[in-house]
Amino acid sequence: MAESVRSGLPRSAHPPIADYAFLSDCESNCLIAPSGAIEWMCLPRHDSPSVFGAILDRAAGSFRLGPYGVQVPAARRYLPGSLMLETTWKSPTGWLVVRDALLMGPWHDVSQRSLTHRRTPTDYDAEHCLLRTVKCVSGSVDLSMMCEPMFGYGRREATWRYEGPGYGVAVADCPDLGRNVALKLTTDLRLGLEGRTAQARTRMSQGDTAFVSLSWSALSPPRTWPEAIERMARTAEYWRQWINVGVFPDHAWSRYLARSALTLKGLTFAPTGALLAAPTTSLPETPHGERNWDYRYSWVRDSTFALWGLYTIGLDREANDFFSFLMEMCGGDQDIQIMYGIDGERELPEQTLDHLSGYEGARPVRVGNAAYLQNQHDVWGAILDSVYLHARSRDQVTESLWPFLKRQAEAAAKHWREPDHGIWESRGELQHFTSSKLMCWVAMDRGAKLALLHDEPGYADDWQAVADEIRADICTNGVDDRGVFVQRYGSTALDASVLLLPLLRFLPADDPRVRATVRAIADELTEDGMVLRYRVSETDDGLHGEEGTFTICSFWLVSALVEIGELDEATALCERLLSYASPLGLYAEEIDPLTGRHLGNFPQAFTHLAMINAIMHVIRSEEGEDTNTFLPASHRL
Ligand SMILES: OC[C@H]1O[C@H](O[C@H]2O[C@H](CO)[C@@H](O)[C@H](O)[C@H]2O)[C@H](O)[C@@H](O)[C@@H]1O
Repeated sequence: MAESVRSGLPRSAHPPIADYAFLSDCESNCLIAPSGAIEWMCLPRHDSPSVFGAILDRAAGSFRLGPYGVQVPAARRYLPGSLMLETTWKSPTGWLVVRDALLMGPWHDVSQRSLTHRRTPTDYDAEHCLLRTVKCVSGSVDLSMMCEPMFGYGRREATWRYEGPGYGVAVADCPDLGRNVALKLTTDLRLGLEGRTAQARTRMSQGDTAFVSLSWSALSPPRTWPEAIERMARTAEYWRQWINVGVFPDHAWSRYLARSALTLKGLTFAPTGALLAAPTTSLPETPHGERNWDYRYSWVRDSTFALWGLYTIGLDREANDFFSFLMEMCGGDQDIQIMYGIDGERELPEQTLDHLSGYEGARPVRVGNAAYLQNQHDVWGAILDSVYLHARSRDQVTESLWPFLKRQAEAAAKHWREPDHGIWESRGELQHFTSSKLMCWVAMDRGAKLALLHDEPGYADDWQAVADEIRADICTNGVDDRGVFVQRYGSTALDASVLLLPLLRFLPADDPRVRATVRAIADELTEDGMVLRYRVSETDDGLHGEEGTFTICSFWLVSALVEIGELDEATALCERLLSYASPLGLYAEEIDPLTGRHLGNFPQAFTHLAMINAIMHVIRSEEGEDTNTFLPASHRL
């Protein structure tokens, strides 16, 4: 096996995590390797078992389209303003351009209501079809297509059969897709069915075109080149219309904002309004290590923070659907959980898939996530902060929302004194985490403001009194001798989650304790300038091994540095973090500061939402705006 020049380790069979492209139709998604192979795709939903799983085991299925004998493209880009990928290939004899998209079309369920959508219908709907088009733009090139699904996370081979008299349509039954639905390949190439592989090879000359679609529902896939082109154009229009609602500054960093917004939108699940933390499972946080988790679920914290990020750039329509999803989850007397399945599943039992070798051998591969059983006391504050933000922009709390909000505020008031698992979902002992108490303060503070908006002054007074009590408790027990806010009561360990203190307006940014905390984190909780969540040596997180720097924390530091007036330092850090973006502008959860490699699930909502807030902090500050206007009026002290 060849060796990598940089590390001396055997060269990996896997592309670097950051080299994958992410496509979505807001119901399912896929990751495409630079080779043109789809190496991660779960059907029919984001959280279904994988059909293509080569990212987690080279034998777990893939679907490649590209020139024969060339694995590295000349260039890749997203078509501007979209989640559509264009790959340009140069072979020794010619050039090809491949475009990939998960198709969007008009709302489908016209004569009969949808069986899966619970939110208000929109004008657009997923077409349940991955379309790949190819055009030879110069010379001649041998095109190769190999579609090798392995159903059920790599457990079952496909059995292909032709449909119709010709070579253009092949189907394979897949139980995960539901009754009477098969995986269908439709193409103007001649398909050969060789065991578990459906494949095609043809020589294309300048001006020649071809398309291949993979579909998984009763909706018709495109059957001709003109139809394929028309469907691509419709999908591009969908994305452009969506992103056009956003308000983007005329700034060199705006393209990062747009890419993050599109990524967050791609992480939504349109039928229910849920948002995923990331589309993948078990991309390792430590190379070859055990910190491998399934993120294909909707965390209340990640989702409400993501809505905050979208709101910052004027994209607030997703919030209504998510709040409807949350209210559905908390119907009756049910307490809110910290996370749900994207269709509202309450149990997400964690198991390991031991037949998969893992990304670069990182095992175990997990599905499900035991964190759903945890107590994390930031959940109420995350919701109330998010609702307050959106309620302020509409200047009201709807009648139906009020009982739900009241229950969240009452839960925070009841439990804030108790220890919990904390924002980082520690698998160690329960602790009195400072950031959990902070978020309980947020719950009571925003709850009081919402009560006033709802004309309930009695609740507003009661809840404000609890907020004041929590603030006093944090300022007594959550600060060390140096005047620095610490990770947990009774310890001097640092934790990046307290960077939220100034961002959530717990104390003014010029409070000496806030300044000391931001400085301590910048100076002592960083590796080569980038921020760790905490030091694993100081925190019983119940796990082994080191982890990379946590990118959400590095972006929080940018925002917090702006808050305390360190604009040059903030700008330099933000510039540096942006230089670590993947070639397509995406981020995983963590960055290894030594190699710059992305680690963990990809692309991750947390990182993208914090990036939006950090960039907006820097830009507004550059424009000379008062720091208190970074957040909407609701967040000012
Ligand atoms: O570090 C251990 C925990 O790691 C995961 O949690 C992280 O990802 C979540 C989703 O983005 C995020 O909400 C949380 O703040 C992060 O710490 C994993 O999901 C947990 O099961 C695991 O205990």
